[in-house]
Amino acid sequence: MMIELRDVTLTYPDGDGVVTAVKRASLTVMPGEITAITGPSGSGKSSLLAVASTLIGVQEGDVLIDGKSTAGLSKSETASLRRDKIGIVFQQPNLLASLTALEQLELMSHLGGRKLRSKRETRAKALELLESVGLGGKAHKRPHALSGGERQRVNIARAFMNDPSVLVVDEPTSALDQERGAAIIDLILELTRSRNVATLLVTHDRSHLPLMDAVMVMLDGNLEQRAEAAVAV
Ligand SMILES: Nc1ncnc2c1ncn2[C@@H]1O[C@H](COP(=O)(O)OP(=O)(O)OP(=O)(O)O)[C@@H](O)[C@H]1O
Repeated sequence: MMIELRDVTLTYPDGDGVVTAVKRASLTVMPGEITAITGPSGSGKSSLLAVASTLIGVQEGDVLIDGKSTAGLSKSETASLRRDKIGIVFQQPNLLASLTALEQLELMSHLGGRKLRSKRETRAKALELLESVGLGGKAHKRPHALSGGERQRVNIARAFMNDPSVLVVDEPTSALDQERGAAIIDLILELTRSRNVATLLVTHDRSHLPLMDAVMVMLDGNLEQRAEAAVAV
């Protein structure tokens, strides 16, 4: 239950040439641990997360999920692996306006999970997760009736519906004030530990860094391990 990036390089076409967004990046996150990636705008953090979460296929290097290489997988194999093993949380919660919090989570199982669950089991799992993110009493609320922090909690709970091994999180606090943002980071930490997932988190906010197991800095596509105290971005 871990994620490993080995010498990952990612380029985008740029006019006649290419722009190299990620240069031979390597990292390992073990189960129950959280690694933060920070760095200036445009340094390649989102690109790195896109490869780590298999949303962009590996061009050079490899991404291993639970020790299994993803480099040679077909598109459908990659999609299955992502669905079953990787929880993804982005900046803005992409919730469907017409569905309740509970239904947003149940939908994940309808999309076909690794463990086929009955409707009753799906509901129980969704309710348990909503409870664990502090929304036990709000399962039947639609997004417009929830605060920004609560919507992000639904988003996080949803990422756990298929019992992932890996959690990939991109700037989860950017739309929130300091206090609500700190509570979201605490929640991600707590779930990382209690559900034994390997978490990769991109954040701009240095105040969260002391809580992390490891901190890496992205600078112009290069990923470097830093002591937290030495991070100055
Ligand atoms: N789809 C794309 N096509 C071409 N170039 C891209 C694409 N996405 C990103 N880039 C370029 O790749 C580099 C890294 O961008 P990326 O978005 O990964 O950085 P970032 O560190 O996540 O920035 P931010 O913190 O602003 O989100 C930048 O030079 C960017 O312009």
